[in-house]
Amino acid sequence: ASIFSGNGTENAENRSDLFSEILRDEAVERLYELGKVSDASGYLERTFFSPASLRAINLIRRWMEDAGLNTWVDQMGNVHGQVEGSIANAEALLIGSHLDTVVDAGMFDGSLGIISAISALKVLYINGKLGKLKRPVEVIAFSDEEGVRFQTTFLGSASVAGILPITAMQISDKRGVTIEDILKENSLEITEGTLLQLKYDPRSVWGYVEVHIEQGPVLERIGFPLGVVKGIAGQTRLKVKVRGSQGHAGTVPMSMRQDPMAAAAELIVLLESLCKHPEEHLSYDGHCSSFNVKSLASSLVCTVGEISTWPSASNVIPGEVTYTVDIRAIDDSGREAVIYELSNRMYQICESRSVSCIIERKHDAGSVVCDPELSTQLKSAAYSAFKRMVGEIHDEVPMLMSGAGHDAMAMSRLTKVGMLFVRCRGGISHSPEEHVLDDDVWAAGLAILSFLESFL
Ligand SMILES: NC(=O)NC(NC(N)=O)C(=O)[O-]
Ligand SMILES: [Mn+2]
Ligand SMILES: [Mn+2]
Repeated sequence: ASIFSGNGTENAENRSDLFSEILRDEAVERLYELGKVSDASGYLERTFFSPASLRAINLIRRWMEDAGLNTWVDQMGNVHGQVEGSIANAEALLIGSHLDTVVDAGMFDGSLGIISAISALKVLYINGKLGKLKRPVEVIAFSDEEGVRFQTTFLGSASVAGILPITAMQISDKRGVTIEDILKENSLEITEGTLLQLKYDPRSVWGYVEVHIEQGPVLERIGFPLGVVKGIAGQTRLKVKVRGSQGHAGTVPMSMRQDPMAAAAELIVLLESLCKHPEEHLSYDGHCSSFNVKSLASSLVCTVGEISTWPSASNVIPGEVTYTVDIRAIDDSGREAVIYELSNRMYQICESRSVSCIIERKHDAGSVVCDPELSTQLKSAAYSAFKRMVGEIHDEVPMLMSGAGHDAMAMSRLTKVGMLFVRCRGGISHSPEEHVLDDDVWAAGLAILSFLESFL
């Protein structure tokens, strides 16, 4: 039987210890409000330091203050809301997610983790318990997890984790605007010194927890509103530029063309076939011994999400085609083997077509295993949320892998990490169809509240 399919909680409604007004009604209102803060009219888009992101920063900061937290915004645009612990110098619990979005995004990806953490702390605040937390608790709304504008991701969380190199400031977007330029526009400047100030000392951090929509179909299929994340797939982002010889669509004979568009089409179909059937492509020349191709195939995914061409006119054979590649797998050596094989085959194809091919590695994040002990604590927090809402439950809280990336990947370089997944309709995400049931938002808030209560 699926829990909270929307009708199992009517008797829970009026139980005052479930704080439905804050953890569900107000949290859902805030999700819709934040979901309207967009750089575009007609769809949701919020990118690094964009005007909408600046409005989102102020809105989230107000909500943090409404929960009794001390707030500040750091030089990389991360919003912090913190409460001191009753034990001086105790290591801090960090709870976070991201305030930026993809293009034409759903309103829950990132925002749910921020809003439900703030709501859980607000319940403690209203009940006079905030000051009784033994250790400091800090909510962080990270400024750039998706990496939509600069293709490098985790700019916010990487700066807190201390793994953002100063060279990142020179990364430019499609219009040649660098991260340094954007920060300057906001009268901010990042130097080695400021990066050192942004970095948290691992000795002052107890752990990092992130609540996030599953962005997959598992929880809905098994009928659970919450699950605990075992690990997060590694990811690589490439930028491929194919250059040929620009010409007249009507006069260049097919046999004499060096057409980068047709070449790109062949390269993209090759990528798909390699990721669908890696066992058919990966040569067993010893490179592959360190991983199992079968297990690789079960988690290997690849996507070409962006493509552009120059000069992009219907009667001109393009001179250049540029596209992005996103490759993910649970197994890092498997992902590397795929990239190795792919690159070799790409150069061969371009050679045979007399076009040139430049493959730029824009982003790499190794796979992450969540801390087992922290995951067990999150499991019991989810369990107690279910019990409070619908009484006894007889199944285990599910554990599952994440194909999506998360700020927890960057934060795992600073401290132990754990993640709680929230069921989303049809597993749909990175789409305006993304949706979470109000009662599942409630369950997420209650689970965080239960988790926080273990620090009282
Ligand atoms: N939760 C996410 O949607 N993360 C996204 N962003 C990164 N950096 O992975 C992604 O593409 O999976
Ligand atoms: Mn996302
Ligand atoms: Mn996300």
